[in-house]
Amino acid sequence: MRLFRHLPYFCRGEVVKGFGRGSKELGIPTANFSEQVVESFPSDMSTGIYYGWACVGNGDVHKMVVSIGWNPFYKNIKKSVETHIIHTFKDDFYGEILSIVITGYIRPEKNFDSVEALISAIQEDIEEAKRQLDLPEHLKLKEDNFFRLPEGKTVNKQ
Ligand SMILES: Cc1cc2nc3c(=O)[nH]c(=O)nc-3n(C[C@H](O)[C@H](O)[C@H](O)COP(=O)(O)O)c2cc1C
Ligand SMILES: Nc1ncnc2c1ncn2[C@@H]1O[C@H](COP(=O)(O)OP(=O)(O)O)[C@@H](O)[C@H]1O
Ligand SMILES: [Mg+2]
Repeated sequence: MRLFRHLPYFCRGEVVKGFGRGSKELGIPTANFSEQVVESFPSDMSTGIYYGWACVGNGDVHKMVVSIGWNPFYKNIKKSVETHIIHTFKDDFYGEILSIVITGYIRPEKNFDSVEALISAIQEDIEEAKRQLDLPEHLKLKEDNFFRLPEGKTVNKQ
């Protein structure tokens, strides 16, 4: 069995509130999907840190990193799927529809000795994602028709 046979993975859903730690404690906001969307992920898809493309509503498609799992540093009880879009937005976009395609895997989730160590790991993930997404096999997904489907249509396709 191929380990990452679920990739590329397409997913679309509403942005909901998380614990408010991303921006406040880490300086790295993550748009969290609802529990229903999290549960729709294949149960045999490895948790960990991935990268790909994202767009909010009918907006532009940007590079992103996404964390799937239980955030061992914070010991979450519920699994989460959180996307950090590599773009500066003027405002929050809670309640909007986030569309993502996950194209590659970076590493498993880890625990860290300090918040600073978690932040530098995330910053390295962002740099890695930027490099990988410029490669043709990942870049081509940026133009996928998935990003041009009508907003509000919630689908998970593989
Ligand atoms: C690229 C990236 C990598 C992450 N890596 C880890 C990790 O290795 N361990 C961990 O506990 N949390 C990790 N996180 C998750 C953060 O802990 C999480 O985004 C933060 O707690 C914000 O949660 P909130 O959306 O509920 O506020 C990562 C997040 C991102 C975006
Ligand atoms: N570049 C970005 N990537 C992801 N979310 C962003 C970004 N810029 C602003 N946001 C907003 O910040 C929110 C996430 O911040 P965060 O501190 O993780 O809060 P929460 O715990 O509620 O998810 C997102 O839901 C979105 O509305
Ligand atoms: Mg978040």
